[in-house]
This record gives sequence, structure tokens and C-alpha cells, in this order.
Amino acid sequence: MSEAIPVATTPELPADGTPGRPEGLPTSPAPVLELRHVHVVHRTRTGGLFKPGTVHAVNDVDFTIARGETVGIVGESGCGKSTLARVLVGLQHPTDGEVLFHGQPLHYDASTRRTLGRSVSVVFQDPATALNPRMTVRDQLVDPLRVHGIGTPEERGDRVRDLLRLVGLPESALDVLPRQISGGQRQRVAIARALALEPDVIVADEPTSALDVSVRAQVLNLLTDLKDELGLGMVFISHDISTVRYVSDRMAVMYAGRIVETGPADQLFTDPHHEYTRTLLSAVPSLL
Ligand SMILES: Nc1ncnc2c1ncn2[C@@H]1O[C@H](COP(=O)(O)OP(=O)(O)OP(=O)(O)O)[C@@H](O)[C@H]1O
Repeated sequence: MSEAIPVATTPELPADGTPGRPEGLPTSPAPVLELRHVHVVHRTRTGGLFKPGTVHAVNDVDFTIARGETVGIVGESGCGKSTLARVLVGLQHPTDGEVLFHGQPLHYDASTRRTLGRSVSVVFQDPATALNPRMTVRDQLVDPLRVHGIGTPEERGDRVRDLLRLVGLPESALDVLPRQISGGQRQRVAIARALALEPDVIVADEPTSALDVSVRAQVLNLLTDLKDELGLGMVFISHDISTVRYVSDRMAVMYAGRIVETGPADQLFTDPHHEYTRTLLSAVPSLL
């Protein structure tokens, strides 16, 4: 919760934030981030799939994420999921289109990461590369607080202990280096770090793919529990449609840079409309 950033409302909106909604439809909270017709074209030296020298990684994508909801993005390798994630966390400038943050356009300049920094955080696939190998767990967690000038040293110490408790790690983990703990524990530290600034939204890009199968469910459950407990918004990105369904309220299916289908996760699983969604579902192993 970044209390410094007011939630923008447009003057013509009624108090419940439901502009022009037909009666009877459920209301939804104002989005923290809203993408409108976003495109990202990467330039490559070797040529890409669509046009020599360019890859249209994100193609005309509309997307919203609000506090309290989990939106899953699923699609095969190379369909543009990570590029979209990088747009959401301010690391990738869209080639075209508009991104609104609490209703205000983002300009993707030098201050964008700092603007988003307290409100939108990210958990990457590989905690080994997300964490600094030379910093203790304590320092990894204090760092974002210090950079943003939050609290006294004593208050930061308390906050770090709270963060460890939130992600289910003992205080004895404070003084170890990332290589001295397991992959699952490292990902817990990365999640604690992502929570340090009390974000509105966490973007989790394949957060369990690099983990041992035996700890994947634990980390997934941790993420969903935290999201419920803290009322966060979560964008959960994976190539695995079953995992995405497990954690998501809404799902967006991506294919070749486009979102080809969106809907409530259960509905999309049981009644897919797009052929590509059906293809993804047909690849899910049945336990029966
Ligand atoms: N920095 C870049 N420069 C050039 N091309 C890029 C760059 N980043 C991604 N691409 C290309 O853009 C397309 C989308 O890549 P992206 O990593 O977003 O997909 P993805 O769905 O996340 O894939 P994966 O699941 O394998 O990570 C791919 O064709 C990729 O090769």
C-alpha cells in the first residue's frame, strides 16, 4: 500500500468507480495499472519471427490489474509474457500504446521505475539471479527500505523480521548468503524483498519454474496466501495453464504477442472459446 499515491478517479465516474456500467454487472476496483493498445517491437540483429530485424513481442494488448485480484497470463515460450511483465514493472518502454498507473499516463523515463517502485514489484523466475550473491538475507531485505528512505535502522530491522515471518522463514536465515539456503528458501527471500515496500501489485514471472517440483506447491500457496492476507494484486505469469488456473481469478491467454482470450479462470478452463486455449488445455495431463 503506497499511501503517498492517491487513487485517481475521473470526474464523471460515480463514487463506486463504475463508469457507464449496465446495471447488474459486478463492480471492480480501480486498476493500479491499465494497458491500452500496448505494442512492443524488439529490434534484433538476426531477424525475428514476423519481419526481418524486428520481433513484435507484444501486439495491441489491453490489460488491467487491481488490488485484491490475481490475473494469470499463460502462453507458450516466446509469446511475449516476459516482455509484457517488463512493461508492467516499468523496465520495458512500449513502442506504442498507453500505460496508466493509478489513472495517470506513465512516460517510461528515468523516473518510471522509481515511481512504480513502491507500488509495483516483481518476482522473477530464478531467485539465484534476482538476489545479490554477496549480500546476506538481512541486507537484501533492508536495501529497498534504505533506498526509499523508509524507517530508522531499528524500524527497518523490525520490518525485516516481519517480512521473514510473512514468508515462513526463521530469523536464523537473516545472516546467511543466498547460496547457503535452498532454491525454495531463496525464492521466499525474493518474495519477502518484493513485499518490503508494501506494494499494491506483485508481478510474478514464472516464479516456480526454476524450483524443485517438491517445493513449487509451497511457493504457490505462499503467494496466494500473501495476496489474500495483504490484499495485493498479483499478475501471475506461466507457460503452465494448470498452475495459472490454480492461482488466478482471471486469466489471459497469450499467443504470438496477442491476448487471444480472457475470462474468469474456471470458465476459461471449462469453456474455452479460442482454438489456442483449447490446444493448451489438451496438453494438460489428466489424472483420471
Ligand atoms: N531484448 C530483446 N531483444 C530482441 N528480442 C527479444 C528481446 N526480448 C524478447 N525478445 C523476443 O521477443 C519474443 C517474446 O519474448 P518473451 O521473452 O517476452 O516471451 P516469453 O513468452 O516470456 O518466453 P519465455 O517463456 O521463453 O520466457 C521472443 O521472440 C523473443 O525472442
